[in-house]
Amino acid sequence: MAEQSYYEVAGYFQSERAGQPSQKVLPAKPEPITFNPAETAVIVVDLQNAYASKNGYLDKAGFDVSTTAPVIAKTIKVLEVARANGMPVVFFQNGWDPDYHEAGGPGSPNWYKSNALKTMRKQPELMGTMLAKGTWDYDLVDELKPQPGDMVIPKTRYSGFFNTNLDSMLRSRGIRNLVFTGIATNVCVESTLRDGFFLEYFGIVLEDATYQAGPRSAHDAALFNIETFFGWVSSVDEFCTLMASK
Ligand SMILES: C/C(=C/NC(N)=O)C(=O)O
Repeated sequence: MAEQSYYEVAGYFQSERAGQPSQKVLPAKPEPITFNPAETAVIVVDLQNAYASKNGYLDKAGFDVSTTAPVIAKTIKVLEVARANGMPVVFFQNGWDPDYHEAGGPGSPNWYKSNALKTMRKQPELMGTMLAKGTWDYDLVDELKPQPGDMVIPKTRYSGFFNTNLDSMLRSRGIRNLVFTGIATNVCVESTLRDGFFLEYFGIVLEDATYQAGPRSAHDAALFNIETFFGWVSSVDEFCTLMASK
């Protein structure tokens, strides 16, 4: 099958979109994705000390955070390029009020599954330090400072669409495509991208600007799910090269 006709068959929207002005075609898996930068936002998922820093929640809960620095560096590069192209930037901040009411009590599955809550129950001296608003753990990493015009969306569960104003913020700006960086590929990135898929957003993960919670196989499995069922997987270089091109 010729390449053009394959993409026409594989994606009605892809061939529809490719014919419109201002469209860009990003090399991606499982196939290139066509998008209009004016309808595209970059979502930075939970690049907080909790997830990316030594002594943050994930580290204290026993997850490896030793190689998160490249994720931060690559996100900075993506944000420079996005802002230069007028693309909205959204930062997520995951966590709860200092008394953890927003985390849910024993009536919530989150109470049982959150590794932050579990760690704090095992080590009560940590209570109030993990993912609590107003703490260092909750703060975005120092390297990432939201700029005027950026959106910062607090969230209390893994998906950025759940119980937040994200959908209205995006819809009112005409956003149809979401480019993801951040942590964790297999938890909040994948959860948000999946919910976005159900809301008709086209989700693209920049794989080298994301990082897993758990073994590397969790990252790989999430990317497999995304490229096979829910969206597209590309890289920071591909994205930046494309956005630099006329
Ligand atoms: C494990 C975990 C992941 N969060 C995320 N930002 O992906 C958590 O919040 O406990």
